[in-house]
Amino acid sequence: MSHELDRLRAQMDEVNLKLLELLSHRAHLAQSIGQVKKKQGIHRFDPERERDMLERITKSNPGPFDNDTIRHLFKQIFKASLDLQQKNHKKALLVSRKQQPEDTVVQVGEVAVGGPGKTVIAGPCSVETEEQVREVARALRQQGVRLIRGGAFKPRTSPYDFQGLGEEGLRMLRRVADEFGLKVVSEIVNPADIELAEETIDVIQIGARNMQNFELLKAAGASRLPVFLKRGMSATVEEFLFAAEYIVSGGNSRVMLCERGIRTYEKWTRNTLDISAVPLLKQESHLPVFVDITHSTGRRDIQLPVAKAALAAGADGIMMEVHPDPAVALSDANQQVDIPQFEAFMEDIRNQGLLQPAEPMLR
Ligand SMILES: O=C(O)C(=O)C[C@]1(C(=O)O)C=C[C@@H](O)C=C1
Repeated sequence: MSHELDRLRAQMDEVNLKLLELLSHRAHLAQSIGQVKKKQGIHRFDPERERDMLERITKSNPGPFDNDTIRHLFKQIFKASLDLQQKNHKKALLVSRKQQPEDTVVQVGEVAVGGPGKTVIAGPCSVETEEQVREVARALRQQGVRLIRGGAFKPRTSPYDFQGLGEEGLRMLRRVADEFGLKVVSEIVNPADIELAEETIDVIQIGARNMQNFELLKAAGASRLPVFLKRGMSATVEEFLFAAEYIVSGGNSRVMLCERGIRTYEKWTRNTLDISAVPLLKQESHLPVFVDITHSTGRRDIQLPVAKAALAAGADGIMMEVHPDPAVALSDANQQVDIPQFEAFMEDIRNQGLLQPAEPMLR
């Protein structure tokens, strides 16, 4: 009995190998067909051809599988062939490491973002007054942070919330940043404002809500300024990289990516920091990667361990919000840290050796 089973299984093994050989032969044919189709500009998916083949196959079906089963099996083969054709023609994205194995380093003034050091970008959620920005700028400078952030155009969830100072806010940021030798990162929401950005700031931020604003991405791609692109709150890592590809394929390769938390059912944090996105983005792409420790958490008490996790996971830097008096802030009052908290935070991560001195302490 067992001898009989062994004999049948041995035959089955042989058939498997023959089938495999035939499947591989078929796959090579599908690849060649795919190449011909590409040259002729024909669609890869051809339902009529698939229907013809299924008809011919089922007509010759000797059994014992019924026609439905045979149809199902062959449809799987057609699908796999189609996937193979597509895979062959999918060109590596410009943002991909396959295209460029070495890290992109984005030079912003004296800061080499994505270089050997880690970069901190900090500043108020919204630009409110010149004095507010000045107080933060002074603290940043003292802590050796060279990039100040501040929102002048604020895409708010509610139309009744503070919408930002607009152009006046950008000019305010510029004046204060120049006073302290800082570079400015600020969000632009309208493609028509890119020119204004080039006149007033150093890095264009594209916020989470605009990650798939393709006209804005294209306009940023045509700009000479570096772009700080935040991941949309419901965007997959792949969609995030495609958004970056819009900018890079437009001719602007100075793009920085920022993971800022995604929407989940969790309520104890404002968003859920997708920490795995950090090594994934570093692996898949050559662009610098940041983590926004403020928006991903929405709370002050866990920003330090979250920053440590981000840097340990390979992030090139962190972004955080700092306000001289968060309680009266016009936006995000609950999550911004005040200046003493910011100083304590900086001291902590510096003491742990997490901030290599890319940015010298300048007091
Ligand atoms: O014959 C083609 O045009 C192919 O591309 C090959 C093939 C197949 O696997 O047989 C693959 C996909 C098409 O939808 C139809 C058929």
